[in-house]
Amino acid sequence: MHDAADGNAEPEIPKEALAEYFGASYPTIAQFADRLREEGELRGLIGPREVPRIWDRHILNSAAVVPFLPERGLIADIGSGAGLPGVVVAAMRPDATVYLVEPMERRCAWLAEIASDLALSNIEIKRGRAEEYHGAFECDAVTSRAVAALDKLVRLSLPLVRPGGEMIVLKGRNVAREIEPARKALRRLRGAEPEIVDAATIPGVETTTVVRIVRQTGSR
Ligand SMILES: C[S@@+](CC[C@H](N)C(=O)[O-])C[C@H]1O[C@@H](n2cnc3c(N)ncnc32)[C@H](O)[C@@H]1O
Repeated sequence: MHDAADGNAEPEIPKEALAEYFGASYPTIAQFADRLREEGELRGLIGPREVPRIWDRHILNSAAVVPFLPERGLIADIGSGAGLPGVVVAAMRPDATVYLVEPMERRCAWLAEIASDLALSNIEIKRGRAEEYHGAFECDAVTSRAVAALDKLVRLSLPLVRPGGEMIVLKGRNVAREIEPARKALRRLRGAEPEIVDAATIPGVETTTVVRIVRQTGSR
């Protein structure tokens, strides 16, 4: 499917395949994709090269975290930016509450607009840096994508995860080399051994690396 000569065109993913994959959430997700395509570059949310690649590089890449998330409960997406993966998660997990944690005012305004226009009433926007919310709430799962190296992400995310919950990170293929530098923070914050998963979505669309780190219960 990735056969575009310049490597930057949208692979042709049949609408039917998308509709089948996303099920009931497809109309909402398609609206989100349209809004990102129409306004994303103008509003400084995505680069111009990303505009033709909204589905495979952004929406489906984000959707790869969803099978690892609980159906209900509290999920936080830190550094949501344009709403990736947070908005996709909220659409696909309608029975969960999804906090979008984002420090930039302009991005929070976009996220609020999208949540309202797409009638995603399970979204709550938390403006600020993740570390400002340490001690304020604990979630069943904390997601992130393109926010920081794993060491920093562990320090930002694990304090927001309840014991027994997990942080779930979308990463590049070379994430294994980020694990050693994160060991000290993992020990201090009771993070279990990271599990690296090759997560697939629609057949023919590139797989995504997902890192799962459970916050262990009890004291060390
Ligand atoms: C490169 S963007 C990625 C946005 C989105 N997750 C995506 O994949 O398109 C990184 C985002 O993380 C946010 N960010 C940076 N430091 C943060 C922190 N300490 N806590 C929460 N968000 C942070 C930035 O404002 C920015 O929106």
